Amino acid sequence: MTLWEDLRFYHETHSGRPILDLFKAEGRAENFSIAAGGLYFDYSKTSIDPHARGLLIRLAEASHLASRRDAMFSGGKINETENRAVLHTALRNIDASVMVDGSDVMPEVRATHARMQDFARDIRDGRITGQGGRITDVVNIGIGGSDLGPAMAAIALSPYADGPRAHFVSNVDGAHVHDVLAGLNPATTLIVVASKTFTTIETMTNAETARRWMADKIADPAAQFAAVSTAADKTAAFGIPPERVFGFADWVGGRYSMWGPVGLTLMIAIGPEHFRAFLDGGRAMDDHFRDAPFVDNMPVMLALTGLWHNQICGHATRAVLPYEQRLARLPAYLQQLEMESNGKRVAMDGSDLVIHSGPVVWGEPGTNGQHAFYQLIHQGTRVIPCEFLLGREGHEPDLAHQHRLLAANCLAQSEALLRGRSLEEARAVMAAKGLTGAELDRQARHRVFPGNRPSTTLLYPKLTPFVLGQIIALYEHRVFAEGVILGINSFDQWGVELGKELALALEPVFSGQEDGSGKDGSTRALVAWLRS
Ligand SMILES: O=P(O)(O)OC[C@H]1O[C@H](O)[C@H](O)[C@@H](O)[C@@H]1O
Repeated sequence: MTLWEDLRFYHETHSGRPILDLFKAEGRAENFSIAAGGLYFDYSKTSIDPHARGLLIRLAEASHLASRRDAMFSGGKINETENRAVLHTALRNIDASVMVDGSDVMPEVRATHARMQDFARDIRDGRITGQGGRITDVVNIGIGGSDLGPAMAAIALSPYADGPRAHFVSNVDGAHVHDVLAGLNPATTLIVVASKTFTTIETMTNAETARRWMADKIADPAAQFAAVSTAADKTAAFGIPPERVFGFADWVGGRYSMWGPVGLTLMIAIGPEHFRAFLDGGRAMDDHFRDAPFVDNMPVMLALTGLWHNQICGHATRAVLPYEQRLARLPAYLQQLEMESNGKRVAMDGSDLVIHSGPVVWGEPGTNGQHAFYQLIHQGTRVIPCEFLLGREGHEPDLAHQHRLLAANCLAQSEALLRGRSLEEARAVMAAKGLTGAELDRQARHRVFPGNRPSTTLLYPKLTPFVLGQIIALYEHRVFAEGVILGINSFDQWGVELGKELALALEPVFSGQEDGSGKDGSTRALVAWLRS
């Protein structure tokens, strides 16, 4: 039997055992949690027991996770379908040296980082101004990996944002760029065009729109543009002078890129020192991922918990539920990080995957979700493993009573999922309300919670830049570890290409230049309706 089969067999033969029973073993909470770097990850409210964990760790070992991890950190070309190294970790370890193709790539990383810092300080201190005075607003135009990370972090770290206001435009829907620019003064706005390739249609279209918006009001719009890209030739062709172009190498994947120049808008908003603290947090998690034995290794155990729930127990989705309003965009960020990385149907060697790929990731901040979709999580027929996140304190000391309520809600949800409420308990509740007979039975059944629903909880001290860095690097490495164990390449994204190609081919059909005769009947009818 393979380890996958061992795990499935073990799960099937033990799935009748309530998770709550596992707490009869002494030290369950301590033994099925990890404290590291000031974070606390609890996975004791899952059905993973010592035997299952042993099998999962053997699975990780058998996948050569340790050597793949070391290859990633040292610049090995582990992105085999694109023949690239995977070195976003180098962006947060800027004092080190890392060799790719025989040369140290870090002097250039350090030089670009220093230029970013200088530029951010010059903007923040008013040494670089707009044509109408000090820069008040920065608009990042990018999409996917050139948007989600910094956009998520700009909200997460808003208590530290003491520079120009940060805005983000991503959607090709003109409503997005229109609505963001509508409130801004072109003479005091800096536009940062962020695109790894500098070819992405959404970004280039929005950048042109922003340039026209500026050209209407100021003499030299190009002077208020900066660019973040790997394609210096294309940024030059767009008219952005080289001193305001911040480059990076192709070994930084788009969805892993917020630590480098893609973080420029964030750096301008929170300042280089806070941005550096964010990098330091990511690096601290790198060190932990590299050094800790698997059983004490937060990213590895988070990955194994995910694999247990999805590939072994068959739960196809997982909910990410931050009890932190400022992490409102974390689920969207993780959707790209996890689903673009591990949503693959073939293994690294091109063979069909024999197990399911990564899960559907979704979520909303607590407590909002409680009043929306938690009904299904508690009483729906499908089990949805939940990942709760919660800080010990918020940034509003005078509202500490609200934070206590927030924390109580978070812990109450995982407790409710674990315990549930039995029919007898529900009957007692209804009886106390005076119900009897058949009506009591009927009403009680609606108030039963099956419980035995798994969740994990990640606790952190406070959502500082350092802690956000730890959390994001934790998830990055979790995705990496899951991908290695599944045998897939987490660093390409061929699955986004077909839709892009077809969109380009459809555009002339919309504008009437082509008749769309090669299209299927549905697509032709939809185009005809929209054009009518
Ligand atoms: O940064 P860019 O080259 O503009 O790419 C932006 C995004 O678009 C692509 O289609 C990919 O799916 C993403 O991984 C990428 O982050």
